[in-house]
Amino acid sequence: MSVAHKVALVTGAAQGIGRGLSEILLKHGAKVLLTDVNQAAGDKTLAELTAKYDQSRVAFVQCDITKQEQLETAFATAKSQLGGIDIVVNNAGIGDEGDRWENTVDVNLKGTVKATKMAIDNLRKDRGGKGGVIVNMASMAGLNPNPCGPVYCATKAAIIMFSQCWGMNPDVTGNGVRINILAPAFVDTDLVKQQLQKGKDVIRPDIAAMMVERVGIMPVEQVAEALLELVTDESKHNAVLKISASTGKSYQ
Ligand SMILES: NC(=O)C1=CN([C@@H]2O[C@H](COP(=O)(O)OP(=O)(O)OC[C@H]3O[C@@H](n4cnc5c(N)ncnc54)[C@H](O)[C@@H]3O)[C@@H](O)[C@H]2O)C=CC1
Ligand SMILES: CCCCCC(=O)/C=C/C=C/C=C/C=C/[C@@H](O)[C@@H](O)CCCC(=O)O
Repeated sequence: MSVAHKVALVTGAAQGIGRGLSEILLKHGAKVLLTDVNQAAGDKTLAELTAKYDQSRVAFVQCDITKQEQLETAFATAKSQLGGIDIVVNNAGIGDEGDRWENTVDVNLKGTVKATKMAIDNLRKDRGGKGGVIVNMASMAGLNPNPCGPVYCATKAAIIMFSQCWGMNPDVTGNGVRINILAPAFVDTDLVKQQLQKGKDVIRPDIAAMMVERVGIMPVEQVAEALLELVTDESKHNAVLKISASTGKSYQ
């Protein structure tokens, strides 16, 4: 499937990986609704992207994925402002551990569940959608256990299982909806930088640092290329695409 002229909704798009994913979709001719809980960062990213791409192809709406009404507004905006929805990238996520671990469950798991269910409802052909593709952001940390972030890892493992369960549902596949999972190892973003600094959030940050040293750290653009492969290659339905600086890409 070509992404040209398709409409994508990306969560957590104001910075980091989400911004990179949005930009590769724009580069390949898609229209993109950037969504993020952070209004100021979203406004800044929108200004930067509209300077590079046709203004009519990119918009921003503030959306906290833990809030059902804000998700509803974001999906409605994609339809009214950009003309529909074909691609949903559920990227927003946080790494808090320690005393704030429940936030991590709320955002990474409950937020992704809410947004995925809404994406399925909006894309299903029997519910007025056109079909399309959903990519959910997991992590290599949801496949390979490590001692640094048990709650974070658990949420990412849960995203993989949740997504693949929906991907097996004939009501979804029979209505033109594909679901894929992206599972990167370390990517050069604020999330990793902050986690490595904040000793009280990451359990054994020394081990996290050793893992980064061993596995390497990817630029956002490398993950963006992997997303494009998942979105465009229709044979990859329900696949988990793993990617790391040291081992490259592989499917499972
Ligand atoms: N950086 C890495 O090494 C890896 C990151 N990931 C995942 O990639 C995704 C993006 O992470 P990064 O770009 O690294 O982080 P980041 O911290 O640079 O960007 C995350 C974005 O999500 C937004 N966000 C946070 N909570 C939100 C909420 N409740 N609703 C909407 N937006 C929200 C933030 O405002 C921010 O713009 C996350 O799901 C993360 O778990 C997965 C594997 C590796
Ligand atoms: C410290 C918080 C970081 C949060 C960001 C994040 O999600 C990072 C994930 C990093 C995962 C690293 C995984 C490393 C796995 C290795 O064991 C590797 O050798 C396995 C690669 C082989 C494979 O294909 O599974």
